[in-house]
Amino acid sequence: MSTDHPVDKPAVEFSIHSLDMDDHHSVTVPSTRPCRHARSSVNFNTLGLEWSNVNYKVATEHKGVRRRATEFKTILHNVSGSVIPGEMVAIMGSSGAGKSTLLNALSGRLTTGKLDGQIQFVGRKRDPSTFKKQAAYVEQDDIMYPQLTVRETIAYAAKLRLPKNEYSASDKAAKVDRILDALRLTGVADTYIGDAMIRGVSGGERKRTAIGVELVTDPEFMFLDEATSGLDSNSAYHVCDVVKEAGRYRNMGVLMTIHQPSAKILGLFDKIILLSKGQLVYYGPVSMALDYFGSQGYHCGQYENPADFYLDLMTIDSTTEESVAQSHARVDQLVKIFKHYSAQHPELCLRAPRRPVTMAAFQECQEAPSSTTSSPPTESDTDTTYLSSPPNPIQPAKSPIDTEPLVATNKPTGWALPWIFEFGVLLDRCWKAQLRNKFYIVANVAQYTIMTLLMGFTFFQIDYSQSSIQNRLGMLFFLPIGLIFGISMPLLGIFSLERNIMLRERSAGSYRVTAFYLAKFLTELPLTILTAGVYVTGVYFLTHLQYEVGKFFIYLGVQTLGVVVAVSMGLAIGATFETLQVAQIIAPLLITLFFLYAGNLVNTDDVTPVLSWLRFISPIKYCYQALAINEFSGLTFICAHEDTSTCFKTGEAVLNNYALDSLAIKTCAALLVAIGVAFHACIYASLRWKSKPRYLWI
Ligand SMILES: Nc1ncnc2c1ncn2[C@@H]1O[C@H](COP(=O)(O)OP(=O)(O)OP(=O)(O)O)[C@@H](O)[C@H]1O
Repeated sequence: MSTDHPVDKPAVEFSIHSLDMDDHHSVTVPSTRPCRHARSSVNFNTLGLEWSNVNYKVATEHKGVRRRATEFKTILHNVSGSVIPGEMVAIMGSSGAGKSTLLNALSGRLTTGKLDGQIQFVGRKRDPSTFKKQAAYVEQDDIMYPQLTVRETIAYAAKLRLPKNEYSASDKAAKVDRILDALRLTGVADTYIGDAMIRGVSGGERKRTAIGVELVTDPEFMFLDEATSGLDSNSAYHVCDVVKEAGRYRNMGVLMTIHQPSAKILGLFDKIILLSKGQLVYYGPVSMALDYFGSQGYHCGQYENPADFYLDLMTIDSTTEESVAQSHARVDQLVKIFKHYSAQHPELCLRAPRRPVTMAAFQECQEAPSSTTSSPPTESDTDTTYLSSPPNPIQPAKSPIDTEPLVATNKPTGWALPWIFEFGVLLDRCWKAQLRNKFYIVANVAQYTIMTLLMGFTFFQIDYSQSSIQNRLGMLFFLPIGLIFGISMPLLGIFSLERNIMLRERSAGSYRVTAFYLAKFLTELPLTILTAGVYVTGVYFLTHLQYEVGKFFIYLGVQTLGVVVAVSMGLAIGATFETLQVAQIIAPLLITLFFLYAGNLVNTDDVTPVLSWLRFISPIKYCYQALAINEFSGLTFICAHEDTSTCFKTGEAVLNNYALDSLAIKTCAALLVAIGVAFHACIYASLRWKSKPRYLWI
């Protein structure tokens, strides 16, 4: 444990947590040493997550009559709260209330805007390098490999994220079994995750798998964004129930945003945060919320779901101008009342003992079983009446998931595995997913079979007449274009999913970018080289290019380089552009530029210098030129008439006439390699930049 941990030092001040900086009450405790947080208005004395006066603003542009004006929109206003270990807290509110924004602010996922206030975890400011390992985040979209089973999905997470020197393969497998058991997934452990093409697990099972993936690292805290959206009420209940159980057994704090939970689900939460227009309407124990609103004159109907009641209170009714004004007034009133109420009842927001945490207390926490850290306070612990009823009954540590006590650990910031092991696991996972992607394989084989037949019979057995020159050139020009289109376009769709999986996994610090993209690149190559190889070989023999062993292998070598560049280009576009739609617009545009400047359609010497440089970066040009030199050199053509000045007698004459002999085959190959390397640099830079955004951190 770090010696500069704030809780190591005797606190000089502690204060009752309230909603406004001004509203706190502090009690001074004698101390010989200053505390780092002595000046803080908030006493961050729990081992959970606490936040105080969190404000978040974004700049918005308004088009005025003459010019644009930048305004700041406040999305979160002075939001405070806490989640202690073992507690499950819901953030509720109508659409646009700021639920996701609050979750993202607390989990450290906001990238734009201005965030201020205080956020602390286990009693100190969150450390960006350790927090992502301490706190898991389950996203709303469960992006996982559809071709992997539930067990494999969690097992790969365990292989990638659990340190090799601490867990043997059998430890990891046992842990996966325990997680499957705890999340009630054992029955579907060997079912595929699935997607529109593959029948897979249900929505609830999928969500529980996503939670299982995050549980492998024994997080100290879990954020869940809209964990129940799209699920029927029974599945939604199961998801919340297993999370609650996992949180309680593991002593892990849980904070989730949720839309309209059923009364049964609402009852699972310890506390709720009700937000409207980014402001607190209520924050405190679920069990007190109805009484609180009742005491303010808002009564929930006997048969009404309390969650619906709260949402109705907080929602702006946009039916008529009058209803809008009325609901705004009601929300403003509710916000005001709660602000006042919470200032008078600061204990509403508290669950942890309000005593200064000293080194001794902290050590006591660490040494005690997990239940100690979050057991409800006794009268002697606190001078406030606990409004939470019943108190959170933390179970003794007989966790089906894990039995390690959870206290202020400092998870290592380094990688769990050495690079080569990471690469091995990722290669294995990519390879498995690809081999099971039957539709992709069948579509690939079908594509190249059709192209082989089409090209082979369009240019079938080309002879040596003068007209064959155009056919040869046309065929050799089309081969690299067909390959680049046929390879890079389908890759965009596949890579878009995998890139998102990588972004999720990288945000939890699972592995390095290089290990991921090299594994992906090397997985794509064998199938692509094999199918494209069969295609170009078929075309070679059907069209009767020069039957010479050396020339055949040069032809294959150049085409293979073309395939590698096409795969790299597909990955580079997929990595660079945020959405699949944009990538699918950019890719054909780039390919069109490449073939326009490949030297067959346009005399690039006549093109404006502003654009003519494009010929130097066209991989199609170098492929085409190398193939043309290989094929035409040594060929002789038949002149049908006596006047030989208007016909080409040799292949060299053709190459010279079309300026295809400006570079040697070796040079073309080297330039293709250089373009491939440039695409890889682009993949690396894009993935790295995207997976390491600059988060707002307070
Ligand atoms: N970066 C941003 N720029 C401009 N407006 C933003 C930004 N982020 C959030 N908002 C606005 O802030 C408000 C709250 O957004 P948020 O996504 O947190 O709402 P929410 O309660 O999660 O809604 P939903 O349940 O519909 O997802 C919305 O009106 C949203 O448009």
